[in-house]
Amino acid sequence: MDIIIGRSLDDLEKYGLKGSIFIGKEYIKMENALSLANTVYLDVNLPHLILIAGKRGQGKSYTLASIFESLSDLEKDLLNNFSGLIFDTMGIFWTMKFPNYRDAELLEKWGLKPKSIKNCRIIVPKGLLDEYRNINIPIDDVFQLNPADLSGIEWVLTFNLDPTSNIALYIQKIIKRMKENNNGYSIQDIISYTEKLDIDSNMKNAITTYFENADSWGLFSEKAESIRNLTKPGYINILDISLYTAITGGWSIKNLVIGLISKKIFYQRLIYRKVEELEEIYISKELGTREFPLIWIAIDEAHEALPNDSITPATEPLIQIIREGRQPGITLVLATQQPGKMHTDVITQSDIVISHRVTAERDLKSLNEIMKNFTAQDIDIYMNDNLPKKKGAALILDDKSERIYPVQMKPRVSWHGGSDPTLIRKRLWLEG
Ligand SMILES: Nc1ncnc2c1ncn2[C@@H]1O[C@H](COP(=O)(O)OP(=O)(O)OP(=O)(O)O)[C@@H](O)[C@H]1O
Repeated sequence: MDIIIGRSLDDLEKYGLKGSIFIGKEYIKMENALSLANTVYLDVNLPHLILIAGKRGQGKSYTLASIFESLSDLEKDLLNNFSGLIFDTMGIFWTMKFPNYRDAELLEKWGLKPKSIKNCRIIVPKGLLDEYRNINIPIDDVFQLNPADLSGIEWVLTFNLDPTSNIALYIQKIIKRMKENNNGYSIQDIISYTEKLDIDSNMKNAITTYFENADSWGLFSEKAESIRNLTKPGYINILDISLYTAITGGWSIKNLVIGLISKKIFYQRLIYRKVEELEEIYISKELGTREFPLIWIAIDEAHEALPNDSITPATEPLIQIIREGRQPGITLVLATQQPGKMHTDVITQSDIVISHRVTAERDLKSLNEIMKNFTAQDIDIYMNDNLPKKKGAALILDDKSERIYPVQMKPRVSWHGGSDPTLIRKRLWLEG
């Protein structure tokens, strides 16, 4: 029997398999042997909060990409109303553009074929375009952020400053004045304004240095376009921000990008949800393509954006989506090696958890927190009993059915960009 994770029995009767994607196969135990049986699908009709956990190398980036591959293959009428946005903090998802010849044999066993994902777009920060071109990855578009969209506190968090320090208080005051006195402004405008202030010269230098640094990130322009460019319907939009890893405070910059864009998406969807509801009320109106698509946002290494012991520029926008994103129709897929480090809201609010193997005490503890809603057994004991020690094997905890499913996640049809580099360089898959 087919399993659809995240779908109620009512919806199963109404829609059958429509609006679901293939994600794997269930393990069943017979006479102490594990074998693959039922096909496992994931509901994509409703918004969800999905947590993908697993220690290094167990397959969480692979699973995340595999889910988005299946999303890219939705039927046309659903695809036109959908947009995927992956914040690629590690620079590993651009390989979706290439077929996974490496796993051709495995794919064949699953009735699948290596395939490139035609409807995915790689988008990079405009100011880093040359750097990305130098490493030869295929690029479809560029993006920028508008400095006037940032609040004082967002700048402070991005610069990793203590919000109660003198410099942080000055920066917040400056941004407040900039907003009061201007419709839009560039980073250079912030610097010019600061230079004219009658304040201690050391403080002035420190502030202008922070903003000069920000200007060098190639991220900001007062002419930045709207986020529509990042939420193209029918596409998996991959925002590669991995090159910030090389800059000091790189995670703060990445988190700023995640936070600002997520916030904008949330407000756009709130507005368009009202438009859609009006369309649904007036039965004379045709329910065509949405003006702004339903969005699936994915973040790998999500404990960096949403940690449980500090605030980042992404914290507030992501918490808002976690708590209120259902209504405007935003799904969040968060992958992490360290669920024990994630903000507790993720642990308490996730309606679907895909857990590959974890071993660290703290991570087991937070997953057990979720497990206790399903069974009295500990997650590691349950895993040892019901899952083989194989990459891509995971327990799926489904809040809708209140059940746990041991699953082998499907292999990827497009090339996996996050695999470990080996010292022996050989295309073993060509040697048959
Ligand atoms: N469902 C799967 N089917 C087949 N192989 C898989 C599957 N999932 C993962 N693998 C294999 O496991 C390897 C590691 O997966 P992946 O890179 O996603 O690990 P990870 O948990 O994200 O690790 P890291 O934390 O280091 O990023 C992949 O290169 C792939 O070979």
